[in-house]
Amino acid sequence: MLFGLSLYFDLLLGLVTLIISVVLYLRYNMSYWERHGIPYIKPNLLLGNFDELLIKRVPTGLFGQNMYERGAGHPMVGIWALQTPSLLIRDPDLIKNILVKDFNYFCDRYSGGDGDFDPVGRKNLFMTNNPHWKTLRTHFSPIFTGNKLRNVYQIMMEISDGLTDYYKEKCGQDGATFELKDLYTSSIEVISSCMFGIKANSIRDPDCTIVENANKLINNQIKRLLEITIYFMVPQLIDIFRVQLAGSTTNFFRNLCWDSIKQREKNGIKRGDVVDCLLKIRNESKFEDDMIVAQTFIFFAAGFETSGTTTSFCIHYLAAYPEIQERAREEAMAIKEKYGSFTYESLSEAKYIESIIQETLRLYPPMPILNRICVKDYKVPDMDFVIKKGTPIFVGIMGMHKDPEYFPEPEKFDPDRFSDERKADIKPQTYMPFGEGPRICIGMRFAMLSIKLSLCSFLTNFRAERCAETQFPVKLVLGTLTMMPENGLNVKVVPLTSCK
Ligand code: HEM
Repeated sequence: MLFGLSLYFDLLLGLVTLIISVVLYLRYNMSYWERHGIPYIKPNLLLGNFDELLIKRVPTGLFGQNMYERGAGHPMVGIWALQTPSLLIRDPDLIKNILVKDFNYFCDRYSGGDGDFDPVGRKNLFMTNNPHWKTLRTHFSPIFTGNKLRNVYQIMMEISDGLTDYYKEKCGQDGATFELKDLYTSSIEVISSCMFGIKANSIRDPDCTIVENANKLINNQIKRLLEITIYFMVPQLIDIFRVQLAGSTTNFFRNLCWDSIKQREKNGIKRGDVVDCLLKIRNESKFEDDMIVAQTFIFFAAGFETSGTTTSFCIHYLAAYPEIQERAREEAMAIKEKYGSFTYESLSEAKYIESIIQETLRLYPPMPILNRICVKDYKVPDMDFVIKKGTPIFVGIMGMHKDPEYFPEPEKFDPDRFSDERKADIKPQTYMPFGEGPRICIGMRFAMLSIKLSLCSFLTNFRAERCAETQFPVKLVLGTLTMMPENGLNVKVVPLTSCK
């Protein structure tokens, strides 16, 4: 009996010692930034500052904005990605150093991590680390030159005309209420046709395989939201939970990739698009099969949602601000009258419409947080502080876009901030919806072109109006990485012919 009691006592003592040791370790780890003399945002003992994302399920953009605001007055603040001490950079000059000038120290992303599981999710141009990233970027950059964009512009126009016809049929004489997800479908069609040479006819056939799989990528079921949050914000968990970034669509992308390559080899046509690049990479480099598939996946995934969301938010804002819409329409009409149609060249005259897109991207940047990882110890200029190799780095774009110091009255929708007269007032590295530096969005010009064309076509054929279902301000889905409206974006679309 005495022996039994003593065993229990020993076990209890061991357990208490273990708990105390773990707590002491966690507390020590959470004092990392204090010990390094860096101001920090008070963390949760277990989840660091990511409790907001993982438990409170704050949308990622707002999470970044909260952290940014709580770090006011400091060039950078310490946070914890779970247990990993990380930095949120706030100062525009330091951001420039990290993203541009001293890129060699921060050339990899934190998202995705560097494990081997899920090559489709991890080894694509967006996620992959060096030296693969550099090889891939060099291969894919020529797809986005001015000449190549001019070549695919005709395809964009056909898709935009198809969408206009579809809206006209659906609107009838008096107009109809639309959940703007048709604009997503149109973006899917733009990406699949321009990047892969695949005409999916998805606007007329929204149940086709390509749309079905695109929808799986952006659905807001908790499992999908967690997969994406883990991938971007806590990649340490990817291997543990065996998360796949393409989720259940991974095999769809495998088939899409190899079918497109086989088809292209068979017909021998050169289009200078993603598929041509995939062929070249496969023939020239030592990339494994799934690393080729990974590129198919990322051009599709990074391209359609971002452009679709931005076009939808633009039209939503046009419905909310009729006077801005009218001014934009006058500009689009004048261009159409001058050139007969919206040619590639003529779109460069749509300056006000461009500023509407820029202002929409300021308020709703589809990718609201940038991240990098420090790949070798970095002495911060003008500070007695070295960022250690392996430290995750975050830049909260949304926080900067909503900082009244850089954008007075930040919640006001004011496209004139980006007018020729005023845009010089915008401090560099405070407006970065496409990121910055060598890892800036490779599809930026492509995206701006297709969104501008969609808006010009829309404005010269329809008027967007508020309706009972229009929600203002928009509520975002909790726990998403991107800007997903909770109840969709609904507006009434009225054909211009029936407007007084
Ligand atoms: C409104 C539309 C879009 C927005 C706002 C957007 C935004 C972004 C952002 C913020 C990044 C990260 C940049 C950084 O870390 O500095 C990025 C990267 C990327 N985007 Fe986009 N994007 C858009 C459209 C597109 C399109 C249409 C494509 C493809 C056709 C695309 C393909 C990519 C790729 C492949 C990367 C990774 C680049 C690299 O790491 O080298 N994006 N995008």
